[in-house]
Amino acid sequence: MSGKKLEDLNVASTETLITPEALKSEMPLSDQAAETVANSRQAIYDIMDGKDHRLFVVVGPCSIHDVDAARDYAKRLKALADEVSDTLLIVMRVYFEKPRTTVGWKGLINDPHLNDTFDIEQGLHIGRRLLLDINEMGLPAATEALDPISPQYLQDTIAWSAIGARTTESQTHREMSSGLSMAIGFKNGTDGSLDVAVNAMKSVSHPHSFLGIDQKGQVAIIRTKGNNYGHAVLRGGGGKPNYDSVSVALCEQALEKAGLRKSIMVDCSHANSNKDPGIQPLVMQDITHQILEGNQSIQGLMVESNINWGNQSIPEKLEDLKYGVSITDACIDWPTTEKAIREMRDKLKDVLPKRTA
Ligand SMILES: O=C[C@H](O)[C@H](O)COP(=O)(O)O
Ligand SMILES: C=C(OP(=O)(O)O)C(=O)O
Repeated sequence: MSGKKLEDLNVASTETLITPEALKSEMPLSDQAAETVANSRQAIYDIMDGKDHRLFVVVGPCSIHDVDAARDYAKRLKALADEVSDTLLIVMRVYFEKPRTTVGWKGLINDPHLNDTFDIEQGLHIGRRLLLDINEMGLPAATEALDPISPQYLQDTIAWSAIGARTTESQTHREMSSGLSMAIGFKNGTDGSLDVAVNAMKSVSHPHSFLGIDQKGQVAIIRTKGNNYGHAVLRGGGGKPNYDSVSVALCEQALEKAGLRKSIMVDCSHANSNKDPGIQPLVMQDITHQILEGNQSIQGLMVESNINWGNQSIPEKLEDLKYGVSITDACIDWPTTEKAIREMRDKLKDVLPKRTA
């Protein structure tokens, strides 16, 4: 046997993490929170199956970095969700894992103290606590499933998941999605390509066997049954939006040709707003108009919204962070969010019930 070290040459250290089972026994899901998760997952399935006439709207911060501000946001959103619930099923964006184009802060789980200490164990605790609290308020939560291990710690709290534009083509993410317990939206690629989302939907509807961890943290072969509630998310790309009626019709055609359900979500942010938050309400108005004109396939919407407008860089002194302002993509503020959601509800309340009548 050679004495030459040939592995872990670029690994600085490893640390054993709490197991999913132990985290859940420290922080169990209450009956009330479990009911929120189960009912909202079913409501999203019903929307996708055409049994519930509403649109589901995933709205909230681009990323969560301050859990007090997130709770403040959730309280406001819960009141709005109740007000519009006859027409819109509101789900809060509770995004803890951020895919980066190159480098940058990767979210609350990865670096909860925002200072490159990467206290992932603490990140999982803080994240799970917040998700439990939001669900206990009766507000469902949505997240991006980026890390293939973290769903074992958190997926029991999630009503809807996204696979992001940078990972829709990844086999690892497709395998994971085939076993997740909720509807999953696949973003089109960052270059605007729809094929990757269509192929992802085909892939996840099949069973897969792959490497993962079980609830005891033991490396395991995960064998999945397949997830029939994959859908496309149009987020624009390649410098162009794709929420317009022609792009939506082309997406419908591609889904039909692939033998997939014609379930489309429009992400009003990202390349659909050229990352300018002020454009998001215009996209919402356009989608409302398309539905008034007879569109049947748009079933969901995504909006990046926070308490206050815009975004900020992480300051050197964390006490200089502005309250309720995104530290990733720019968001619309709360008054704009309320106005845009209320307008959408008022315009669609008599029309949506006729879609599935
Ligand atoms: O939604 C957030 C961002 O668009 C995504 O995480 C990529 O961010 P970046 O291009 O700033 O790294
Ligand atoms: C990263 C995101 O989006 P996308 O994958 O579309 O860039 C997001 O929704 O936070």
